Amino acid sequence: MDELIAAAQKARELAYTPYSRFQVGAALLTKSGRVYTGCNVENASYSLTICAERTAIFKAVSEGERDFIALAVVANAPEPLAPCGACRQVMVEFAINRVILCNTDGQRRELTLDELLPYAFNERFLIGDDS
Ligand SMILES: O=c1ccn([C@H]2C[C@H](O)[C@@H](CO)O2)c(=O)[nH]1
Ligand SMILES: [Zn+2]
Repeated sequence: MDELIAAAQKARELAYTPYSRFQVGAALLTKSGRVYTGCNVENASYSLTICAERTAIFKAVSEGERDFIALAVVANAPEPLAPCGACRQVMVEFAINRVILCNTDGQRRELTLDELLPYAFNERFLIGDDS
């Protein structure tokens, strides 16, 4: 896990954050043993910004990965970062059950997906289309 956190720290340096100046890095470990990293990428049209977590997850999925072990996230914050709701929902989609949240001071908090997003919406609810 130390290696995964180090990869997230390194990815953070690539964050494109001219608007918020808040840099976030993420690193996702697959069951196949590969690590996919991500950073946040902002846009002048602010809402188009993508978080570091989703960058890493979408990079991995778009390379054919579906099975994940853990995601590490690092930011310069007063306490370990709390991922946004959108990223939590995407973590649920791919059952990323081990999430290690860190800050640049070395504080860590490890949470399960159920702790991060209890009573989550998932594919089990999609039983019919009412047509
Ligand atoms: O978990 C988080 C929270 C925020 N951000 C980014 C989005 C935006 O670029 C900046 C400020 O919200 O931080 C992430 O990448 N991950
Ligand atoms: Zn997010």
